Amino acid sequence: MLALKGVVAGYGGFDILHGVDLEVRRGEIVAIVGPNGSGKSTVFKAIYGLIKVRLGEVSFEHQNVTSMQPQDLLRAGIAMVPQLSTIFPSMSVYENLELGMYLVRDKARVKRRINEILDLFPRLAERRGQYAGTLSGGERRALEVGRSLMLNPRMILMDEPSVGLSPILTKNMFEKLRELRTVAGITFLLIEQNARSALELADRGYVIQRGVVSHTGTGLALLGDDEVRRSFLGG
Ligand SMILES: Nc1ncnc2c1ncn2[C@@H]1O[C@H](COP(=O)(O)OP(=O)(O)OP(=O)(O)O)[C@@H](O)[C@H]1O
Repeated sequence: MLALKGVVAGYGGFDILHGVDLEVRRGEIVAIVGPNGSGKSTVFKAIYGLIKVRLGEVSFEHQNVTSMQPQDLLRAGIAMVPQLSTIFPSMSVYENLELGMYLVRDKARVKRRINEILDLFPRLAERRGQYAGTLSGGERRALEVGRSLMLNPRMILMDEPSVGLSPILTKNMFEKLRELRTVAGITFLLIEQNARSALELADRGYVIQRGVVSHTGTGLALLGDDEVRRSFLGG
């Protein structure tokens, strides 16, 4: 569904990614893990047209989308949930969801879609009129995922689903992503600090070190790999 081939990219003429190869198949949950500063977020920025891909190619559903603008990628069916919160705290849950479809003028369609999203997130449905700034960390993250679903993406890039969440909320969030894969057919590419949980959740994983893929395999295989365990999972 998504493929990176030999992607070289970085900042201000300085390469951070030195030829990244990665693929995500339809219906998969794929996790990118690796040490701080290894280039995980830079991979997302390269996919999402936020930095220029200097060499190599990004393709989505067999279409070359290298360095395509974010709004065009969104139209093509890929949404991104960034690491930093993008929720508008002084707007309600409902209004935040509306913003996920601000380009669509058909109010009835927007309302229908919001109701579909609220069916997927019962906790948000109960809080639809509440200011988003008063939501708990887990509810806020759920709202960001819900909003990214507004335009019916087929794939979501999610930068650290667990950021700021306790272990139990992280588990709930991961369960939600699995559910979305099953009920809405969403394919996920995730970045996670929490490598062990991410590899337990994911079908497959990629370990990125110093801007290249050092290991790849099923989540289970990576969890069982001695070197990966020593380097990232605390032995
Ligand atoms: N806008 C930028 N300008 C210059 N250098 C940058 C910029 N953004 C990131 N970098 C550098 O690129 C390298 C990779 O950063 P990146 O954010 O991709 O790592 P990461 O693996 O996502 O790290 P973390 O796990 O800490 O979030 C780092 O050395 C970082 O300092």
